[in-house]
Amino acid sequence: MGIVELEHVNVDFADKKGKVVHAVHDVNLTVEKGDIYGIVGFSGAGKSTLVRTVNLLQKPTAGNIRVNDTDFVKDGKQVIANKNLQLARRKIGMIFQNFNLLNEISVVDNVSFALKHSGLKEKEIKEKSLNLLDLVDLKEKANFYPAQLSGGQQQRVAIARALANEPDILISDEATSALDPQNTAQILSLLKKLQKDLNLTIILITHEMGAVKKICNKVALMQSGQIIEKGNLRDVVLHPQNDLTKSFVGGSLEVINTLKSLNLDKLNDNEAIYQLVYSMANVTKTIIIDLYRQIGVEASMLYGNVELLDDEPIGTLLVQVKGDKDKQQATVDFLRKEKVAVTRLNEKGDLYE
Ligand SMILES: Nc1ncnc2c1ncn2[C@@H]1O[C@H](COP(=O)(O)OP(=O)(O)OP(=O)(O)O)[C@@H](O)[C@H]1O
Repeated sequence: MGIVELEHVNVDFADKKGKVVHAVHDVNLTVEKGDIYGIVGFSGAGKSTLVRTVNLLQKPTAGNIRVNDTDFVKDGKQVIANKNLQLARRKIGMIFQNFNLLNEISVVDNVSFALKHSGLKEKEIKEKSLNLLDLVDLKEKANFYPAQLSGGQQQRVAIARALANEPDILISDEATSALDPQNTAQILSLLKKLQKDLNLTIILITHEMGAVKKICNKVALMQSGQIIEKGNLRDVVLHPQNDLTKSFVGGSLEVINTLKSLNLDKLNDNEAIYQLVYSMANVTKTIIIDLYRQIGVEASMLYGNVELLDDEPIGTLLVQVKGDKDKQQATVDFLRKEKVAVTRLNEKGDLYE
């Protein structure tokens, strides 16, 4: 059984005109202890609303929610007493895009704030807060004010604060979205390290597949309130089923941005662009040369990248292939046989229709 179990969860809102918006629709999700579970999707997909049901900051309209072996909601009704919910919430830390720090108090006091109801003495609170700052490598900034820190440092304070009550689960809601690539990478590797050292379970909400690929072991893709695909990261990246997933899993933004920046003319009937994603361990052959030798098509490379998924090198290539309809079909068949996930794109980087 998972540490978080969501069954048939729905969240409906009424919009301004009274029309019902299904922000979350029939979601089933099991997060196992120790997972770093990425929930990815475009803005408005329902990611934030969904994770806010885990600590009941958002009450669901229907469904069952069970966290840490405790029923929170059954058949859409809260079954945990409010007092117990308060205690349970302390075991679910949360970090946000805008850090949510108190600007008028020092960094260490921001962390201590979370321990107000811990029953610890003032001196113990201070000591614990300093230890938490040490954990995120910021002890030397304890007496600074949030505004004196960089975005990445402020997020680390927020992480220290979120860990103050020794949570089992940490929810990260777009925690790196406001950060530059370097700070993003640092925060992601800190989260990964904390997961290991503290045996945390992390739910990572993001619109960037790149973040998921860096640290998650599982991923769920959301679109219009629904989970359209979920599973082990490797399976989803190498064998995406859904069209949206296919366009998400490659270099996603990087691939699309590359194509856009190339400003290619509209492709004619004898040209096609493919995104190829493959495990370098399984695909040892030089695919482009083999395509030429075996299928007789010339593939020119537009983009290439290798990423590590859990230490496994995964390649992404973007190639333009010249050839008639039969040759294009033979190309796709050949690549699929070689265990390459192939997605045809148009010259703008959108899925080919
Ligand atoms: N309190 C609310 N009242 C009415 N509609 C809401 C409310 N909260 C969210 N919604 C709607 O629910 C849908 C899902 O929003 P949500 O914020 O969960 O998406 P998201 O995937 O987290 O996107 P973002 O990253 O932009 O926050 C959106 O259509 C949003 O407008």
